[in-house]
Formats: sequence, structure tokens, C-alpha cells
Amino acid sequence: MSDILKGCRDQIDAIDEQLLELINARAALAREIGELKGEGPIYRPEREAQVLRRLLEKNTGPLSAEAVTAIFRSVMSNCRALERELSVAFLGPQGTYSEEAAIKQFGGLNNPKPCMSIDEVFRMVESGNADYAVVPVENSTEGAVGRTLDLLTTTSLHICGEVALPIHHCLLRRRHADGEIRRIYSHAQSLGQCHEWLNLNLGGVERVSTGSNAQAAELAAQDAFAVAIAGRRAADIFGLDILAENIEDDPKNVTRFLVLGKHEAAPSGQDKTSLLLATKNVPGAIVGLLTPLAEHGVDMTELGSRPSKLGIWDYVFFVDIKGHYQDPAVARALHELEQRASMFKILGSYPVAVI
Ligand SMILES: O=C(O)C(=O)C[C@]1(C(=O)O)C=C[C@@H](O)C=C1
Repeated sequence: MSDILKGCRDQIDAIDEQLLELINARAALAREIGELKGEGPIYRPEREAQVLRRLLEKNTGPLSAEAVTAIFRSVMSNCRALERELSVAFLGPQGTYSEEAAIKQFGGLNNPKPCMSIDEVFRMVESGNADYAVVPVENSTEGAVGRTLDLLTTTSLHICGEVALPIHHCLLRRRHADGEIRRIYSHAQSLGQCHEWLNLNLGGVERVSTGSNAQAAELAAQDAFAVAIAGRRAADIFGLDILAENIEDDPKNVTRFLVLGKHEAAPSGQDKTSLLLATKNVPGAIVGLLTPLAEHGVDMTELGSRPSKLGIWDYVFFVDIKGHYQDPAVARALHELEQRASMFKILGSYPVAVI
């Protein structure tokens, strides 16, 4: 071993010892905070977002912003687990993008609860069988996830966080299979996101929609004439070959997930509030309904609608605004908006996703 290499490794050993001591000191403080919290919620998404934002501001590299957030999310996950282990429900099985989003947000899962459907994910938390839910809400290519929006209209859970997950699809196939490809398995949303690529490269091959991408990977693992569209993680879990990577039509393909729980998130300084609104079905009603936002200088970042299921051409509106509902300007705007709406529900105020 060269002297230079040995010198670097000796320095790394010394730094690791310091890191170990410091991380354990941090963990001991988290455990102390856990005792102070008593019966209150352990998971504080606003504080975790503040910790990450502060470190990102201080980071001078060479580690990337993504690397720094991944490392500190994992540190916080382990500190949090000393306070109490949380269970997180998501659309399973193992290997889905929902699982990836849950791991990203919580820095690792101590007690994962994969579920068969988005309905079951909500139910798990509502019934107290899991602490938090992670559900997909919209994709940059395919739009809103209707089932999640419908369940938000009736749930008692609060949105307490959001996760933005870049989605890079792979074409996966059973190892050593080389015959004709007769079927492509994937979730309908992923088939839609890879539509152009499939037309160009596998035009004419039957597309079979599955409950999840992980299920598609599992089916492809048993079928020598099939391929699946899923993520890298699913390839590892089900032992599949990756035939092609990044096959999504839009390279900036992102899915946004919501974190839901029984507790509200406190203001973090950079928050969003999601609202569910309805108004009388008359011309110009939605414009009038939203006027208080403009009057109080509150930015609307998103406006979507869903059939209300109460009557034909009757809609509810999903509105995202900047700020926390406790921020004074937002509180004033929401108070006025509530007077004008025929339905008004704050689905949650939560920290804006940290990369
Ligand atoms: O500050 C707290 O409330 C903590 O419990 C500490 C800590 C952390 O590790 O920084 C852990 C869990 C919480 O979700 C937020 C932050």
C-alpha cells in the first residue's frame, strides 16, 4: 500500500471515530426529546424539513444536495426510532415507487406496512394499524391519481408531508429469457408514461395493466414471454435483467406523494396548504370563491377538480396554496373563503418537499 493511500485511510478512520461519537451524541439528544414529547407525536415533519434545509444551505460539497439529504434522513430515521418505531403504510408489494417514496421521506422504514390498494393504505392509518400513510397523488405526465383524491374527500387524516420522487422506468425481463416478447406488464400509469417508447420499440405487443409495478415485475419473473415496466429496485427484488433504462417519455417524469397521519404538521417556514372546496354550480362561482386568496396575497400553486359524485357535472375542487393555515395572511384568506364556499376542508398544511 502506498504511503499516500495509507495516510488517507488513517485519516478516514480517525474521522469515522469522531462521526460515530457525534452521531451517538445526537441520538442521545433525540431520545431525550422523545421523553419530553410524552404521548405527543414523535414524527415532526416540519422539524425534519428545517434540519435538511439548514444543512443544504451550509453544504459546500463535494457531497451533492441529494447525498446530504439522503444521509441526514437516514440519521434522523435512526434517531427517531430510538424515540419510537413508526409504522408506515404504502401501496405494496415491496419494490413499488410508493415504497421508494416512503423510504425517501422517512429515511428508511422500521416497520413497513405494504398494502394491496390505496383504499387499504388509508384504512390502515384510520384504524390505528399504522402511524403514517404514503400515497401517490399526481404524476407530471399522467396527471392526478383519482382514487387518492376521492379518498381525501372523506378521510379524517391530515396531510402532513409531500414527497417528490423522480420516476425512471426500466424494461425488465426474466434472467436468460430470450424468446419472443408477447406481453408487457405494468401499472396503467406507467404504461401511459412510456407510451411513445413502447410504440417505437415494442409496437403491437399486448400491454397488460397490473395493480402495481412490483406486481408486474413479479409476473414477468414467472413468464418467459413477458417483460415488465418497473423501477430498478423491483429488478433487484425479483432478480430480473434490465433490458432498457429511462424509458419514460418525459425525462423529467416526477410523481408527487402525500404523507398522511393523525397529527397536523406545525409551520416550518416553507409550507403548502391543500384545500378541498365546493361552490354553487353557477357561472363565475369558482373565480369568486378564490378572490380572497388574491386579496390577501396568498399564491395558489394548483387547482384541480373531481366529479363530486353528488350530481352530474357537479365538482369539488382541490386547491393548493403557499403557506401554512396558521400564517396570519393565509388564516385571514381562508376565513373569508370559508364564508363563500358550500364545502370547505383543510386537508393539511405541510412542509414543501425538500428535494
Ligand atoms: O426534534 C425532534 O423533535 C426530534 O425528535 C429529533 C428529530 C431528529 O433526529 O432531528 C427526530 C424526529 C423528529 O421527527 C424530528 C427531529
